[in-house]
Amino acid sequence: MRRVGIHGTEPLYGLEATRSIERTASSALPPHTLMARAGLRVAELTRALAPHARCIWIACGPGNNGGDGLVAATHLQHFGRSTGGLPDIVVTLCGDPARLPPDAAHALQQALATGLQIQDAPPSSFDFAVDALLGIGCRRPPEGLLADHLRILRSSGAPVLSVDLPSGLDINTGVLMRAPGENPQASQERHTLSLLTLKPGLFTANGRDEAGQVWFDDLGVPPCDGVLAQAQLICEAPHSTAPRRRAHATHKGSYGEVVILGGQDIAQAGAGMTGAAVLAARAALHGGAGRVYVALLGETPGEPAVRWDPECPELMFRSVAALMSSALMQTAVIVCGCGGGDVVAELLPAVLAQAPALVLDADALNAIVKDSHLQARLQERSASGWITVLTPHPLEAARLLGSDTATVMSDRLAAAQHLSDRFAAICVLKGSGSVISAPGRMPMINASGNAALATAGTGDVLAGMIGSALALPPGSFEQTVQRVAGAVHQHGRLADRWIQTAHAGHLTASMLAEQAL
Ligand SMILES: NC(=O)C1=CN([C@@H]2O[C@H](COP(=O)(O)OP(=O)(O)OC[C@H]3O[C@@H](n4cnc5c(N)ncnc54)[C@H](O)[C@@H]3O)[C@@H](O)[C@H]2O)[C@@H](O)CC1
Ligand SMILES: [K+]
Repeated sequence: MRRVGIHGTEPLYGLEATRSIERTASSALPPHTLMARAGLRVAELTRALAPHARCIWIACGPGNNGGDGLVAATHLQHFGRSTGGLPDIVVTLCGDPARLPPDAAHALQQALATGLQIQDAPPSSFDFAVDALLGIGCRRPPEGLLADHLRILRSSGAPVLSVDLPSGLDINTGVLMRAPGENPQASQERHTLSLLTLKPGLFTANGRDEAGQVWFDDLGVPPCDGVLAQAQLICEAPHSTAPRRRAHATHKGSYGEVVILGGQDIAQAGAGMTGAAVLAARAALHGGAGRVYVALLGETPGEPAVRWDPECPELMFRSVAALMSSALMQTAVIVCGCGGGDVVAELLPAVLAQAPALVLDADALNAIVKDSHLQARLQERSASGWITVLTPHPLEAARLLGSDTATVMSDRLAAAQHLSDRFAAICVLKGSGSVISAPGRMPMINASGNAALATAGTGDVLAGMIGSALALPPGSFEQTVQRVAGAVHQHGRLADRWIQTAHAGHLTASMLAEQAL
């Protein structure tokens, strides 16, 4: 058993793949072996997480997830007996004992044979709970008595260990099917022990909040040949993208150029977005790009309102006209959007036609939505081997797909992949568990980051960081995808580091940008 989210990458298996692995493993082992192993692991982790608990509630459901809970309860009771009767183990079972599936029925039989009693109701108070109500077999919102138990469990404030999946969480999408009237405690300590496989739903959409700290045990079953993972979890920046010690004999030209095109001036409709471009530029600079330029949109020609950034004088400001006619359009990574407003739409045809490496964010994405010629251009760029990275949040993704935010959020992996396929681009679908996808490749889910990033400008910082990652000498398309994933991971990692070390106050996008490398 191990804690997940620290090292390397992890394959994530959806429902069909997990069921297939389970079938293959079960048929090669004596009956009930997997459940016996699963229940023992749950008991061991419960003891490790709650060594001083006085009362542990084990809430079991009507399927094999409940069976895991029953095996765990049997062990915990046994441990308790050998240490003088504590903790008190209270077991409930939602579901008809006569209709349990064979593994769970066997677990119940064994539990009863050791003297374990099934209680009619949850304990009036408990200091740790095991959620063994529903696992991968949940396909509809919890209902009936099971929903009542889930409500009690999630509103109690006591730490919870979910067996395999938090009950009601969709294994593939991470969407939580909530019990009616459920009022979860956001501050509740949560753990999930994922069994046999790690599942995509644990790491995106509602998954991160519901699962809490994820643990994994493969139940002694080695990875199955021929069973395809649905996605990959990035717990560490890919090796090829980690910041490396720079060779001595290098110069600023060795680390590439980034141009930020955005930051609408306040003269345009009275709405100034200059800060967005400056944040992206600072992030690109701190992210390691050799030279960073900023071209602000909507300024009066010949009279740039912003000539330099006193906080970051390394940034070089250019007028849009000078930039568009310069060689930078071909040599630099162009990061376009970032507070670009409506003006950006006028420039996009030229940008798409000239820039071999392009990151499109925010207003640039909205402009693409409105123009089918620009959409066709994206396909042509890919055919020429040019790189386009789209960095939508769910609403922008919905606009690009002609759907709505709820549909995007109902399957974030599919939405990102759909965007990549449709626009022949690398896509970073932002949000809890950002998804990185590319045409014809397995999508990735980023494991780093936290809610400190939920503040204005952090998306601009990400766009700048992706820009600097792409500014390094070009590699294969696969390396490019890895670099984008590395930048996304690093962006989240900075926020993780910040909450571990900061004493007070909120993380701002400027603080994030300054630490970008
Ligand atoms: N069979 C095996 O070999 C193993 C199974 N394992 C465990 O078994 C789980 C999967 O077991 P199952 O396939 O039985 O599925 P679950 O135990 O997740 O749930 C299926 C049962 O819940 C009921 N149900 C589904 N949705 C409901 C809802 N919304 N409200 C109320 N009842 C609902 C179904 O009618 C069915 O009775 C895994 O998540 C894992 O915990 C592990 O022990 C590993 C080995
Ligand atoms: K569960």
